[in-house]
Amino acid sequence: MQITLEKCGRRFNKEWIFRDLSFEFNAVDKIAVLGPNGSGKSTLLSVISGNMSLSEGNISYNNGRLKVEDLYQQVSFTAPYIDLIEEFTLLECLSFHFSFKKLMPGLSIDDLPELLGLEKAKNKAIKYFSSGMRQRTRLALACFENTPLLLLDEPTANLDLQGIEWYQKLIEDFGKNKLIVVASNQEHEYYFCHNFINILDHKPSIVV
Ligand SMILES: Nc1ncnc2c1ncn2[C@@H]1O[C@H](COP(=O)(O)OP(=O)(O)OP(=O)(O)O)[C@@H](O)[C@H]1O
Repeated sequence: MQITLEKCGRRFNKEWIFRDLSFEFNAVDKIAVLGPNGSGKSTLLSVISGNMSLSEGNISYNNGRLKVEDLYQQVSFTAPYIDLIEEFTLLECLSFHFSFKKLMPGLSIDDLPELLGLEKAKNKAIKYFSSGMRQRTRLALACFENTPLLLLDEPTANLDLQGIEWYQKLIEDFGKNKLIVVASNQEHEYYFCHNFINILDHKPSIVV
């Protein structure tokens, strides 16, 4: 997967969130989008995921060979605000999700509760899950999808120290062959990244 951003900008009403942002993402790159609360990290991730349009500039996927309307088949996205179906048990949630999204090769649904560290809760309804259990579930749904692009927004929100270590191992074990973009302001979420976009560098007031 290759993504090219050319002079991209997004505004809400009169407020520019970022502007004049050009960047190239290549297969298996690991990139962190950095910036304080409210700076625009989630907005940029939504643009990259194809869920939000640009106000100016251009974004292309695989040099224009992949159309934005087909991108959903290639992208996995997770954020703490993504809803889970409360009535499902964990196993039902996983089975439902992976009935329309491809699971990574070598994995089966039955392997997943243990990989999530939630084996004992596999028959428990999501509505009884704690916030950390929900976040592990969201991360697993995204990270176990067989897609080349993984977008992570605040991946360790609600996770305790053990959960953070679990997330780090998840990325090491299942993220190697993917292009990963992490929106974060916490080093333990993006320590594996080698390229950075600081949203504050793309605020109009400092664009010349
Ligand atoms: N749909 C919207 N309409 C109007 N303004 C919006 C909308 N979505 C986001 N914003 C504004 O855009 C700015 C950037 O928000 P965004 O959620 O992208 O920031 P963030 O860096 O991800 O923040 P956080 O670290 O707190 O999650 C904020 O000022 C926010 O209020």
